[in-house]
Amino acid sequence: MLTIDKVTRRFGAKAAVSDVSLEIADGAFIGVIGRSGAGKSTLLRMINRLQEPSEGRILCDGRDVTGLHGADLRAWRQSCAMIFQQFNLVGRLDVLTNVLMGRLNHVGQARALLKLWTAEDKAIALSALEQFDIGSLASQRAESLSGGQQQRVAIARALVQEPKFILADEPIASLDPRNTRIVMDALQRINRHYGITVICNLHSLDLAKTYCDRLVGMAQGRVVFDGVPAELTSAAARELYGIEADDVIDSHTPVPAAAGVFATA
Ligand SMILES: Nc1ncnc2c1ncn2[C@@H]1O[C@H](COP(=O)(O)OP(=O)(O)OP(=O)(O)O)[C@@H](O)[C@H]1O
Repeated sequence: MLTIDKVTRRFGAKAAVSDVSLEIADGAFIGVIGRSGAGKSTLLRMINRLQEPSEGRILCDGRDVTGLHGADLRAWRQSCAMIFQQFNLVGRLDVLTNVLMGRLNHVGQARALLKLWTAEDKAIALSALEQFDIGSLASQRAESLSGGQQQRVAIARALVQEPKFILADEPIASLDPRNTRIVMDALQRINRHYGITVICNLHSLDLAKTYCDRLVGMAQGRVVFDGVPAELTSAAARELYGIEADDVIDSHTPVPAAAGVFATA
């Protein structure tokens, strides 16, 4: 259980996140929704301590992670894999090495820097790639891949990290509709197959309703909705998104039916 307990984050006089409390059960797939600037990224980044809360605590299974330092903080960050909008791969390195980077904390930095990966490490990384149907791309430079392929590499890297949580910050914001679906399917697979808790910031309400089992709606740093997708009425969504509502509600964005979880982009 992840407990966010009265957490606030201020930047100067402005509260990006304001007095947020949430309890997130193990194995959940949570969508954090809301308009631009609502505080979604800041909330996610506080969970793995990329940002520090100004007030409040974050607890995992009752243990306060807000005050962790040194090796304990590194271990916590390892248990919270981040997925970013821009993939954050090392473009000039091959795909397999990028995935192996997710093993850094398991093998020790010296071995990793010397590229002394064991056959077992490589097998784990390759198997992760194969799960997302991109095993054949293992030896290609990451920068030569399409956006959807790169994001699947990033998800494979997160998986080999063996995290408890995946924190995905607008993971599909720079993808076309087909790749959007493939990447969301990959996150869903990680959630269902491995029981990893996924907390995913999403701008698209359609996607959030399709993939998430609970939605947390934020506006001006506060949680203004918390429930299952069916509870988010059009009126509630309009209130949540304000002037952006027409972009995200009844948008009829052509999201094609899943081309198969393992389709190659
Ligand atoms: N490092 C920072 N310094 C100053 N202000 C910040 C910083 N990070 C975020 N903010 C402000 O905090 C508020 C919330 O930002 P945040 O990025 O968390 O929102 P968001 O919901 O993720 O928006 P978006 O979808 O556009 O990324 C915004 O007003 C933003 O300008």
